[in-house]
Amino acid sequence: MCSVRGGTWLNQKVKEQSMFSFSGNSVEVDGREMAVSLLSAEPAIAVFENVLDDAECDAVIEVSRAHLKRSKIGTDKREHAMRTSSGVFLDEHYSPVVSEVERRLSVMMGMPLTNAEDLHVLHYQPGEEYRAHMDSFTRAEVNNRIATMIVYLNDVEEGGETVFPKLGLSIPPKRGTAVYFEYFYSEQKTNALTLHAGSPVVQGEKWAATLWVRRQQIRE
Ligand SMILES: O=C(O)CCC(=O)C(=O)O
Ligand SMILES: [Fe+2]
Repeated sequence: MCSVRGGTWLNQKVKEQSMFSFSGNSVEVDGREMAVSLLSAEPAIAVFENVLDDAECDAVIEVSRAHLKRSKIGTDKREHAMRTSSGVFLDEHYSPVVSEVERRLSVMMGMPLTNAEDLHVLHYQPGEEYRAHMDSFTRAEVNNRIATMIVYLNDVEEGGETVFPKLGLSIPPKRGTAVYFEYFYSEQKTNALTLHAGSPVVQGEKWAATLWVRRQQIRE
């Protein structure tokens, strides 16, 4: 079942400043030893290594491939130059690997899986990108997103970094590695420093899977 050693996460109910609260440079989740680098304390931004193995990355890519659709943005679901990738939301019943992966990511995030949206897989070809954006919704009254985990499913020959322009951070996509960030604090205002982008892929292709977590329950 779920086990985490080497770190403790605050339950969302007691969260005041950050959901991410552990020290040390590695964590064990379900028997996997993951190196953790904290890139920013507030907003909390951390990179985890060894989150998925190669077979899991390949399996997620393979279940997604046939279902990809051009990505859209906004509540009116428009295609836009802001986001030129393709993507798909994977229902947890797509494959046992999908439920295993999203469960593991939610354990790492210290959040119940019932607060997570379906796992979203993204595919970028050369020249494709996701320009600087916030993951939270601007309408205040909604059950908003509060944290994101992006796991890279392949190595990209060139480009495709996840960048946080306001913090000067650039994370190269590396197979099996994940970046975590959260954007709500006690003042209930989104942390604008988590503005981020998926830089254009220059050579090769990029596959990534994102788990967005909401403040409240969103699935059964
Ligand atoms: O592809 C990336 O590096 C960024 C993806 C992203 O920002 C998202 O899925 O919300
Ligand atoms: Fe994003």
